[in-house]
Amino acid sequence: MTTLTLLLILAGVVVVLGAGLGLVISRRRAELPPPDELDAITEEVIEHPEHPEPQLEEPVAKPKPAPKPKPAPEPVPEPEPALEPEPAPEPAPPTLERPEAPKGRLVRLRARLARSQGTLGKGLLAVLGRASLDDAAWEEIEDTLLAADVGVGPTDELVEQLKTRMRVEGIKDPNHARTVLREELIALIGPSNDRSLKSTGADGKPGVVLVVGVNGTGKTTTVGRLARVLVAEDKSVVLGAADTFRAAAAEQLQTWGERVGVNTVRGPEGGDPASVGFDAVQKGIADGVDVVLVDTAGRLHTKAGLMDELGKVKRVIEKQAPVTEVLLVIDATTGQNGMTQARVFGEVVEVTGIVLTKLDGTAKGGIVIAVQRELGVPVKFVGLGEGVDDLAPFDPEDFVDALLE
Ligand SMILES: Nc1nc2c(ncn2[C@@H]2O[C@H](COP(=O)(O)OP(=O)(O)OP(=O)(O)O)[C@@H](O)[C@H]2O)c(=O)[nH]1
Repeated sequence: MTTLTLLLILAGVVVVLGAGLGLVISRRRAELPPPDELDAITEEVIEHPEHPEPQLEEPVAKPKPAPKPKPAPEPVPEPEPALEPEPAPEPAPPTLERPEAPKGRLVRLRARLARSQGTLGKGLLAVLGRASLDDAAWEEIEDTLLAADVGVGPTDELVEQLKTRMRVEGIKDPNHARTVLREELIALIGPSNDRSLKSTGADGKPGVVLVVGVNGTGKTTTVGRLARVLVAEDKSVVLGAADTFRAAAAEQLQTWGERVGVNTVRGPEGGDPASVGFDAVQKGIADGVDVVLVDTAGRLHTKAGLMDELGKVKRVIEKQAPVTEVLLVIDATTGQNGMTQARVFGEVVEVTGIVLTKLDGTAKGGIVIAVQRELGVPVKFVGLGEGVDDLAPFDPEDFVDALLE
């Protein structure tokens, strides 16, 4: 190899190395910003950190798309909390009525009695006040008494008594005549009869009052009102709805009882009245009450049927406790029919007292005398209106005073 060749190779190597070095330096320069620009950027980043970071030239990896959110599962509706049923409001305890005291009721009801019986009292007084009493006058007195349903026997007795006294005592003064009439009427009604309700039991058992009579006379009403009379006297009572013929009667009785805080024993409609009576007295004994009042049905058309039923009711009740009173209810407005009923009942059951209802609706108050005479038992109560306390213990003097008012 020649020297020239060696020189040529050396020159080539130098040229290639120089070119490579220049290329590296120029590349380095192109990669950085110029120095003053570099200073400004540095300052900005330090002094104003809120500025966005300068973008690096290196390409930033593309952010992966966020994974699609899985669709949220459909929310299962929460079951509605079961609503607690609103508690039914406690029924207000019924306000119990305080019945009117029985004593003195007849005086309160006197005006009603006087209104209905005006013709009887005024008719008698008008004739007796005359200066002289001839046969025609005495006939007039007789007719007035008969028209008021006093009955033939008691009318004859009264007329005889009056005639005798007027003659013997030489009565001319109308006031004196009035006094004599008053005394004779009271005597005829019987002032000394025991008219108290026999409602006291023996041996720690309750008294038992059986109420009988034809339907419609006011039996159920009477039982309800008697309960009030007893409650007013501070006695405890149980009612027996032994009128099983009429469902409404038991309902009616229960309502009467509830008003004064008295329980009612009922049976199925059409059931055996004797068994209701039995149950009522049994409850009365269990509850330790003073009195059991038993309503019965009067819807019986034959005497035999009536006898069977009432006899059975009484017999069955008496397996528990003796019946202390049998009250017969008579509607005063039915006149002679009422008298016939009294006779039939008197034959089938031992009646011990009479309740005369609807005396406010008739001028025939003489039935008080007639019915007592017929049955030989006293009138113990009279009904003088539809009010709850319009049942009054009967008092002969108050009654006659109202008649002669
Ligand atoms: N004016 C008046 N009405 C009365 C009297 N007593 C009862 N009454 C009325 O008579 C009607 C019949 O009375 P109730 O008690 O239903 O007769 P009841 O005898 O029980 O009849 P049944 O249950 O069908 O056997 C009712 O409208 C009562 O208000 C009274 O003294 N005067």
